[in-house]
Amino acid sequence: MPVSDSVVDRESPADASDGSALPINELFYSLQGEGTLAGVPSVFVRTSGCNLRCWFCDSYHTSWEPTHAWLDIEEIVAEVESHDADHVVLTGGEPLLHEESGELLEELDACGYHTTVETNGTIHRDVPIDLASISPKLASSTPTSDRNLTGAVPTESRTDGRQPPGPVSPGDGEWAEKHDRERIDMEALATFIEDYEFQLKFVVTDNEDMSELLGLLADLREVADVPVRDEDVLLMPEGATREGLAETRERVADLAIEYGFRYTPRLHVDLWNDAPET
Ligand SMILES: C[S@@+](CC[C@H](N)C(=O)[O-])C[C@H]1O[C@@H](n2cnc3c(N)ncnc32)[C@H](O)[C@@H]1O
Ligand SMILES: Nc1nc2[nH]cc(C(=O)O)c2c(=O)[nH]1
Ligand code: SF4
Ligand SMILES: [Mg+2]
Repeated sequence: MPVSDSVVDRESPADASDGSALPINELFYSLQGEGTLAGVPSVFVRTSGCNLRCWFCDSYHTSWEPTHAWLDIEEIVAEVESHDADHVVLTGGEPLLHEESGELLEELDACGYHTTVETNGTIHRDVPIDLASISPKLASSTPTSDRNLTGAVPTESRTDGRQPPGPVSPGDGEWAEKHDRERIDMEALATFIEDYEFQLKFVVTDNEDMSELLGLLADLREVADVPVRDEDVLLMPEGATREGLAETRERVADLAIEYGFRYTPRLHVDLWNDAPET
């Protein structure tokens, strides 16, 4: 469902009827493309807005340039129910930025859905989540001024007209400092893994990511009250497009073999490249 086709097309929460609302960038039915549930038919609810700014963010219109319509929680649930699925994936942007995501998760739980929350792991909330799919951000995600924002580069497959006209730079790296300061919150990460079934899904480009990943894992194992098994750790190749993935996936698969972690594909990118609502 493109949000523009929604039954309501509001520009601000003030326009919402009563009840709580969320800024929704897109809501669609697809296959879970990442992680331990890859291949499972799922409804995706993508909220808009993020506290971080990864240079490679494949959801540019939720982070760098947030775009959304405000939908009431009941409207979101009704839209989810219109699809024949047992699994719902709440993603973003950073879905846990919004307190109202908790209300949505309560409703989905009451309806019997299995919920996965895709999160950067910096904001913990005590809400019903069946699988916390945590993707802690490594230093290689920081939007330094020498990088282009890959998620913003138009490709032939994007026909929605929402992309900027050419490669976009993150400016003078003004987001870099905030991003670097906020990207890892060890206490939040420990609470996530203590409270929920979880997977740790790291975006990896090459061997240079591994020492930081191993250090972070050692710190987490030290502070958390529950074990983190190597099979809870997934290496996901960086790549917002088929072309991008073609450059990273074999190297990242080799790293998974070398270090004994799991590898996760990005099935939706293999299947549909960077088309919206997939
Ligand atoms: C757009 S994020 C939204 C959820 C949350 N903000 C997060 O980062 O986990 C969804 C997933 O896509 C991953 N991701 C974003 N851009 C990517 C890229 N260029 N290559 C590989 N994974 C990417 C994130 O790491 C995360 O696992
Ligand atoms: N098919 C599909 N699977 C996904 N798994 C996590 C996604 C996300 O953007 O969080 C995602 C997505 O955008 N599409
Ligand atoms: S944390 Fe997630 S949504 Fe936010 S910029 Fe990074 S990949 Fe994009
Ligand atoms: Mg995605």
